[in-house]
Amino acid sequence: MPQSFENARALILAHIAPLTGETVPLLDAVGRVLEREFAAPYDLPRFANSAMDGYALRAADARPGARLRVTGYIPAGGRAEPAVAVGCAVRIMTGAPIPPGGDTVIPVEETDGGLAEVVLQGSATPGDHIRRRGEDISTGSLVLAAGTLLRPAEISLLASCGRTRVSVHRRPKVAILSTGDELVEPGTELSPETIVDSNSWALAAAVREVGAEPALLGIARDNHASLREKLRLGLTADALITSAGVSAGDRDLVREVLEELGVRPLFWKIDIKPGRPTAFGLAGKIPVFSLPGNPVSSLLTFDTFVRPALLKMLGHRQVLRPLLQATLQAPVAKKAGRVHFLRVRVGRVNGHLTAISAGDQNTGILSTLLHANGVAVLPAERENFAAGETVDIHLFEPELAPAEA
Ligand SMILES: Nc1nc2c(c(=O)[nH]1)N[C@H]1C(S)=C(S)[C@@H](COP(=O)(O)OP(=O)(O)OC[C@H]3O[C@@H](n4cnc5c(N)ncnc54)[C@H](O)[C@@H]3O)O[C@H]1N2
Ligand code: MOO
Repeated sequence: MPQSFENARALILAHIAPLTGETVPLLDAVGRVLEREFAAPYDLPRFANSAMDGYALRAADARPGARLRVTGYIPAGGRAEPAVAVGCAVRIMTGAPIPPGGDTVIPVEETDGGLAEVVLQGSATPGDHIRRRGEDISTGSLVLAAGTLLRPAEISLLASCGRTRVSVHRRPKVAILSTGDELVEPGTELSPETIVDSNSWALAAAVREVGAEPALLGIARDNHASLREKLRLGLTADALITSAGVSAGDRDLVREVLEELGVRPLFWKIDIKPGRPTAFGLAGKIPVFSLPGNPVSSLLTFDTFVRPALLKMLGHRQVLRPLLQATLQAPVAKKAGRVHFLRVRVGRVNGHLTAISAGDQNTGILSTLLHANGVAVLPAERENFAAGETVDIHLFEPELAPAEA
């Protein structure tokens, strides 16, 4: 029984858990996911300091035209002295500690800039241009939850808190195996009947893009011995992806050998197009994804089923691509029965997303994928979609949002 698209994805995700943590140098943590919540070890700022280059003084002394004696100078990194006496001011730089007695800072451009004496242009309120101790983050507050994606801002915070290493979810090592007697490595001499193995490279690139570590196993031939040898090795990784050899062809042995090696099959067909012959199984906790051989199908099924699983292993909480709505620019027809993933070109008109087929939707046509920046997800039971209709889409690179057409 083929699985529905939704069931298949839910079933996969239900069997995937985030990997355990490892401690890595701070810079290597960018793009990774924090394993344990992080509490601030001290206040930030750690001490009250000036937000401006200017003069620290008592707000009570600040009046337009007031002339104050300048009794000292505190650069950033300098000590908080001398104290500010009544009727006096201390020159202070941005980031320098506020000296005792000072309760406000007047920026230099609101004064005559004097070195021995300073004349003020205006008045001031206590606290002006002072960054209070702990105003940003206070000691012990839970600033980063477990599962936080570490971006430069989080790295900044961790560095401010003195961390040089951080515990993040381990990256899954993902074994990738292409299968087929017709396949040869790229760069080798070609005979008329051979097909260059592109799936290994495409899938490895997709694995790496997600942030996991691809391990290429090469090509297994369509026989038990070759598959057994390569698949056994693949099952030592954190996840295994195979391509081809899972449809109805009489040499589609992948499933058979996987079962022989102890992989428990959960399903082997999904009601989607492309990608119907997609299988999923488990070797203990190791997920095994058997993707269709057609290069377009293997990439689209990776994106739909494997990518979310790997993101979950990496500790991400948001693992599915956001579902957006776009207006079809031309009619589309499909047969009822399966969810179709239509490779589309998504654009933007007056702020609204539009989608149009990116070309020939035959699964043999990779160039359509080259022109696509998203897929439209067309529901199983529907057949005809009119121009102007709204459809669900996923964008491949949301950050490269389509420009206004
Ligand atoms: N009787 C049936 N025939 C087919 C069915 C079916 O349900 N019943 N499904 C079709 C669909 S849809 C697809 S997709 C393919 C998937 O079959 P397999 O996953 O078993 O893959 P193969 O038949 O071995 O290969 C399909 C196609 O892709 C090329 N290929 C395979 N591996 C690679 C690779 N690593 N790099 C580049 N290209 C690769 C292969 O040479 C074939 O041209 O089955 C249909 N048939
Ligand atoms: O399911 Mo196949 O993957 O349509 O090309």
